[in-house]
Amino acid sequence: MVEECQNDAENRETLVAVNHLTKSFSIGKRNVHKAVDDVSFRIYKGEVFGLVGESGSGKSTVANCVMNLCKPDSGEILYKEIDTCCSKEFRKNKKMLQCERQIIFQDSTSSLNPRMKVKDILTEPFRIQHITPKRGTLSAEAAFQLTYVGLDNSYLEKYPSELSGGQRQRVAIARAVAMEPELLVADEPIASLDVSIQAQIVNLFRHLQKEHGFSFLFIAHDLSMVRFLCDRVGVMHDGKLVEVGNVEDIFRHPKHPYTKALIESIPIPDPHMERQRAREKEHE
Ligand SMILES: Nc1ncnc2c1ncn2[C@@H]1O[C@H](COP(=O)(O)OP(=O)(O)OP(=O)(O)O)[C@@H](O)[C@H]1O
Repeated sequence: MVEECQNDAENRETLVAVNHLTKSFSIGKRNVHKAVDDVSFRIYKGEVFGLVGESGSGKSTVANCVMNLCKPDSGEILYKEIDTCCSKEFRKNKKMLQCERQIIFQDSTSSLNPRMKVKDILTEPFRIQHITPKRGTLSAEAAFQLTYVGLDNSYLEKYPSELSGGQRQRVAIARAVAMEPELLVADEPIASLDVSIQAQIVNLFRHLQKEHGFSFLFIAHDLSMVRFLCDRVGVMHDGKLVEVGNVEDIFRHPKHPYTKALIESIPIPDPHMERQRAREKEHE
């Protein structure tokens, strides 16, 4: 098991602590596959934590456990020091804690209800949770949230099938961010989009995260996007977390052979993203 560097943990407030998380799935009647094997890491308040690794390495299973969509076999997940798996305190405050933690999936086609118009999709969480929208009315809230992610009000009356993949993902992001989450989890949110749209969506995430300051668990295959967006990164391989730390340290001085191979496999850097990263670093 990989331990985090003590320097990383100093003076930082932890929002999520994943401790010795293990999860197996049955394959057929006899075989069991360990999808996540003794994984531990922290997500600090206000940081962007990336989780990378090849397909099947266990990233989504970790995300699903963090969001209570999947029950761990062992280990614990603490959110604001509350055990999300089996504590009474979590059950007592479940509604509030669920609003505070939002997830965006790779495929917005299946995560958005095809029979609902965009305006209803955006306001559904307010109706379900009986939350009074900040903008006064549900329609004003929907219009605000849509503009906020870069879509004009003409999209309010449309159905998901009338939108492009990038537009659908913007709607999914708007719905999640409307809840003003303290933790946003995005499971490969750009994987199904065209390369040009991927950069736009990653820029949108970066903008929203800076403005809202939520903690962000970003799962992706594209390492250049992870380097652009994330503060720290964890590398998963075959269910294990093989390396975790500051994103620049890991990219410049990878220690684990798998991380080295992963970084060596990155195609030549996108000059646009490199320039933008350099510009943004200058302003930070
Ligand atoms: N519900 C399930 N039932 C059985 N096996 C599962 C289930 N969910 C995940 N697995 C298996 O667990 C392993 C890890 O899957 P997981 O989806 O977490 O990986 P991943 O790194 O997110 O992959 P990808 O990048 O392709 O989404 C895989 O071998 C997968 O087949």
